[in-house]
Amino acid sequence: MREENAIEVKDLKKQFKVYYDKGSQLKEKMLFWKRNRYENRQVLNGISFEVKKGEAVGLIGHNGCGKSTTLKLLTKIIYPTSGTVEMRGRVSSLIELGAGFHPDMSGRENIYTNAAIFGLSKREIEERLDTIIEFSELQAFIDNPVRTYSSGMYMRLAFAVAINVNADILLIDEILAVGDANFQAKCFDKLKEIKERGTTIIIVSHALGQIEQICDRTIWLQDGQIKLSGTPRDVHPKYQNYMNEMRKKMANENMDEFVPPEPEETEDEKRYGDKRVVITEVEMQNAEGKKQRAFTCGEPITIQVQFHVNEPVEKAMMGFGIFRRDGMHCYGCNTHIDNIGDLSFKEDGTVRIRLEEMDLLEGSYSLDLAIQTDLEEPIDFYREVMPFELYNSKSDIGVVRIPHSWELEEVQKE
Ligand SMILES: Nc1ncnc2c1ncn2[C@@H]1O[C@H](COP(=O)(O)OP(=O)(O)OP(=O)(O)O)[C@@H](O)[C@H]1O
Repeated sequence: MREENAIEVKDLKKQFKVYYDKGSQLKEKMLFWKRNRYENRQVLNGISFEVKKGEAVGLIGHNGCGKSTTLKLLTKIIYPTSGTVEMRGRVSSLIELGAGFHPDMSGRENIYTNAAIFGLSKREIEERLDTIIEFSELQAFIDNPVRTYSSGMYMRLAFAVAINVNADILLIDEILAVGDANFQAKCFDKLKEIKERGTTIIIVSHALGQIEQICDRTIWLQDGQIKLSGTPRDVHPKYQNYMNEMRKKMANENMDEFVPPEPEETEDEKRYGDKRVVITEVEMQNAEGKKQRAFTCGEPITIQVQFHVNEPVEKAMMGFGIFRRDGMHCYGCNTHIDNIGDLSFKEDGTVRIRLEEMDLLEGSYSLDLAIQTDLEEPIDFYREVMPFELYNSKSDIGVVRIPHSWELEEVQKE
């Protein structure tokens, strides 16, 4: 192992046997007796990385990509199918909340046993006991059995122990997601302090912001391999883009074929009007004209509306509205507001509304469409005609992306 390294992982592979359920009844067991009993699931497929002493590394990747498995292999809670893990120094971990806690023992007793597992002598534990209890903010409950603790209290105790054992290497799995915001902030500050002291840290987290604040490097795991490793600033935007594309793809694959219900069948408050003209088909399309129901913020979207004329109408107008799932009316406009002039519907046809940039931010939305007379009397007023999803390509927040730029005078960009 190289002198400057705290962790060396070489060609790590992990396979799990996943057993099929044959059922518990005799009939099920007989019917399925031929079924293969298990499947080998390859979770890690040869990952290698090194972590330098004092370096903080974030492990990211989609659910089930093997982040926790990697940490468990590092702590030796489980063993690899092949490959090696070498670590130098005392390891402390926060992997499974309160794993190692005995439910019937008090918080205080658990501090002793837990810290002993991390390698502290009785004297060392006694020296740190007050600090640990104080950090956990559990003074009033410290002599109660931990089975009476809430998950937040469990987490506080586990964290307080894990960070006070003066480990050389600290492994943390998604732990900062538990507990109240104040305590999370406190843990976070403590982690930064520990890092300053030179502790090597590996954090698994879905909160990229947390990783950006603490970690020098991010490793992105995918399909059992390292997809990318680099500074959080380099890796995170690529990961976010990838995840958005995946979510968008899945949302589009799962979309139901849209069939507008017959006008007569719809509830009055959702669809109403004299029905001289009716909307027969609605499609949302991306820039390539492909039918989609999930888009990336900023993308151009075309709303294609087909209509059928039961009775010709003159002096009409058409409008659309966009609502967020919580009911917020995000935008609405019509052909009058846009000075298109009166519309006349004589025969069946198509209208395309081109939204040049969909600048609403990530969320679930729905579309309203309306054909009305020039006096705004409903002809076919159709609420919630189509649900759609928007995904962010950046991590900006709020309701709508406001186009902007930065002018920097006397400020240097790093
Ligand atoms: N003991 C086990 N037996 C069988 N399969 C397992 C076992 N532990 C983990 N797995 C499988 O390994 C895969 C990776 O799990 P792991 O918990 O490492 O993922 P993860 O990246 O941490 O996911 P998440 O972000 O959801 O926490 C999953 O498909 C999981 O079902």
